[in-house]
Amino acid sequence: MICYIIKLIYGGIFCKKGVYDMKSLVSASLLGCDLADIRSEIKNIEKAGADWLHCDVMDGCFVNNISFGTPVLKCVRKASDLPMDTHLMINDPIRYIDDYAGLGSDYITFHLEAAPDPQAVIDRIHSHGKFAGISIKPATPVSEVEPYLATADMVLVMTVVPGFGGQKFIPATLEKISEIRYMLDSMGRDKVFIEVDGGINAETVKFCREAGADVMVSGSYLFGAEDKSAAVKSLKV
Ligand SMILES: O=C(CO)[C@@H](O)[C@H](O)COP(=O)(O)O
Ligand SMILES: [Co+2]
Repeated sequence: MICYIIKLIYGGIFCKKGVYDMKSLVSASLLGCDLADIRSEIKNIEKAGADWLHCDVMDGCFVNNISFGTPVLKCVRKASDLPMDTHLMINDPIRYIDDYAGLGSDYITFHLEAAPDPQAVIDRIHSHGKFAGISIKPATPVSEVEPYLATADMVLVMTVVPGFGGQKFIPATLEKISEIRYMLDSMGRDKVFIEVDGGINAETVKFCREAGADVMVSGSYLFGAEDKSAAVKSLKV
């Protein structure tokens, strides 16, 4: 218990042995790019050193926005061999897992709050041989995701309220990253990624990294940067 409190105070600085030996991964959120020119945007961000392509699927129900879906992700898949990091912000996501796995997503992340049976969604993603991510909104307590840490391959901690790019990072989410990293370490699940998404830039990334995150999603910061290589590099802390 004392150790747990110390960890929270220090924002996860003692967590995940080995994580500080490797650079964090950068997942470029295509929501922040010029969608009319998506192929060259992908090529440029790939050349700049991005590790994954993050695709935000929004249904206008789970979140107050509609983005894009399978037709666009099929084009993304054809345009790049980078791992596709699909972020489903849709209600009852199990209905669409077969489609997003079938088109070539590597990671499929769904929202805990949107799934009546989260374990069934994880199992369905695994049945396709894909990596399963589970995400929580800033207001959702960590205790709600705990039952799924034994089987998920990635936990996405939203650092803004999902729905829109270009929002301001919420510092209160850092404690949740530390807590999840501590829980994963306690379970011996040190290969599970913690991804952060929303308001990530050269400043906020440092706090996320210290708290125990290892996959950094960024849209407006990366695609708005004049020097994209430098921007990607600034996120690999
Ligand atoms: O999932 C979402 C928003 O709901 C994100 O992936 C955003 O697209 C990130 O954009 P920035 O905050 O980096 O501009
Ligand atoms: Co996202």
